[in-house]
Amino acid sequence: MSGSQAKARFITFEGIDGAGKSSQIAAVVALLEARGLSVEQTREPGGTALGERLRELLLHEPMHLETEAMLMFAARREHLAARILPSLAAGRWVVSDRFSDATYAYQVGGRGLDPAKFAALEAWVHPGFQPDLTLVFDLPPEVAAARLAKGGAEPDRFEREQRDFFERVRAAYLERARMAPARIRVVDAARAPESIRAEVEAIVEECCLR
Ligand SMILES: Nc1ncnc2c1ncn2[C@@H]1O[C@H](COP(=O)(O)OP(=O)(O)OP(=O)(O)O)[C@@H](O)[C@H]1O
Ligand SMILES: Cc1cn([C@H]2C[C@H](O)[C@@H](COP(=O)(O)O)O2)c(=O)[nH]c1=O
Repeated sequence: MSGSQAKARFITFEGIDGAGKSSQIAAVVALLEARGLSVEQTREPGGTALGERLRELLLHEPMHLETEAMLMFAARREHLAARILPSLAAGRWVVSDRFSDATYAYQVGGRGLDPAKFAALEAWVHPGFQPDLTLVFDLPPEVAAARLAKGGAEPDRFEREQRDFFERVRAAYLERARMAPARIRVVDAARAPESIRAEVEAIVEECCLR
């Protein structure tokens, strides 16, 4: 299908910290642009000037679990209003590093937020709206931690969490994928980058470009 014919889609990438989303996101953006499509690459928390300020707080300031969940959704509300929805309406594809599945995985799974409170926030902020495709990068937390340690960057508040936290986050992502199998595709992210890239491109092709 040529770029001008394809309806603009919203594609999200998810996974525990260090799963290897970043370079694969760049590859998908390049694939879409090579097809003549206009693409917005963005991230959560963040994606807008206000969202990036909230990101600084979320990644570095200690806070109550429910404050954390509500700030994630506050940043998301702004992101949807100022960027995601206008882009899609204008025919621009949106590729985001994380969206609400991350709140389910990290705040509900990792931290123990009441799932009913998550569902209420999700229904308030984006009723009936979900990504067209979500790729969950799945791998053992010890493999992800080793990758991050090798990178050498100063860890943020989430990256400093222990292995059992990331085991719960991982399990919550897999649970969420079982709840929405048509939207969420689980990718084995413990493999070499080229092999992951080939699978990711095939999934995007099948989902959104035929
Ligand atoms: N398939 C891979 N095999 C080995 N190392 C990888 C692979 N993919 C990425 N890496 C390396 O792992 C580190 C983390 O990768 P990356 O930043 O892409 O992860 P991420 O999912 O975006 O992480 P975060 O959510 O913490 O931002 C980087 O140093 C990257 O070079
Ligand atoms: C959207 C969202 C994010 N998080 C966490 C997950 C990561 O640890 C950080 C974001 O950092 P990244 O390098 O961009 O992956 O925020 C979260 O806990 N809940 C969320 O909804």
